[in-house]
Amino acid sequence: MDNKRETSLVGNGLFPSKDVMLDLKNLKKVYPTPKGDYVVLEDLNLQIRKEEFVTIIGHSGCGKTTMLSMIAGLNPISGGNISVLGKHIKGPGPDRGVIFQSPSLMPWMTTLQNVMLGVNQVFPHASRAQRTDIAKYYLQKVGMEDSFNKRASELSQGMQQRVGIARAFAIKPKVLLLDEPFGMLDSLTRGELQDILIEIWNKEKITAVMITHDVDEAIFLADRVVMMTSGPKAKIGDILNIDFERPRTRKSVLEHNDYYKYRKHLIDFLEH
Ligand SMILES: Nc1ncnc2c1ncn2[C@@H]1O[C@H](COP(=O)(O)OP(=O)(O)OP(=O)(O)O)[C@@H](O)[C@H]1O
Repeated sequence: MDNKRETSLVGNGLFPSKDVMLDLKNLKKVYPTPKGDYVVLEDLNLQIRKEEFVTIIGHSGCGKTTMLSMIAGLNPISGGNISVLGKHIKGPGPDRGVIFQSPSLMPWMTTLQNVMLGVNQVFPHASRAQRTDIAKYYLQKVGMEDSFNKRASELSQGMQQRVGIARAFAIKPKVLLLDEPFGMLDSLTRGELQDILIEIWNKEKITAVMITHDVDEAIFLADRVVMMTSGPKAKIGDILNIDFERPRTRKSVLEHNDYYKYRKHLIDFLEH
């Protein structure tokens, strides 16, 4: 069995530790509810390698956002642990950037000011000119070079999410966490932003973990698609390696012989 196939087997996904960026071990999450404890995740094990792009799919309510928010350090861990480069996380940190479905920009601030907010926090010792250059660089990468001084409240949803992407990359995280970032966008805008995201990612090779409900998006972006079982006590159900070469174009992916095989695998998982 070659290396690539081995990684698709659940449970033995143990990579050499030098290759591992993110390690979720026996992760558990319990939410207290008026009817008693609700165990959303239990015995969830997942390793994600450096420079890997992983997409997460699973039924609504299975616990995807719960898992991602725990990796972000925004949601307490009930059991097990999460480590980044071998160190257990204790809360949020600049090593992990998050892109939410709604970018929640400061509406009264300009696009540049919004991106600068994070940059100023993470690089307090850089000069103002250096910090401005970083923010402008990423705004230009997402096609917002003509809108540095536009207020966020004047931007369309797609434009706001472009700023959200720039803001996340600009703090130069080790891991990028994306919670259905394109879920609220029309399909044309969605495609544009997928292209922008993957173009920057191809260059920066940050480890990325992205939740999506869209099977095609999951395949197009990922090195591996991780499938979560339905809750309660959700865990990793299956992992699919996507062996398409990079850089990818939508056309090359759609025309690839394996595309429908991958698609069927994911849809079969979701339907059973
Ligand atoms: N703070 C909370 N207290 C109690 N239950 C919660 C809390 N947050 C989430 N849940 C429940 O935990 C389960 C998992 O929620 P979560 O949002 O993580 O799922 P999801 O897979 O991201 O869903 P979706 O795909 O619809 O976004 C759901 O049943 C949800 O109702």
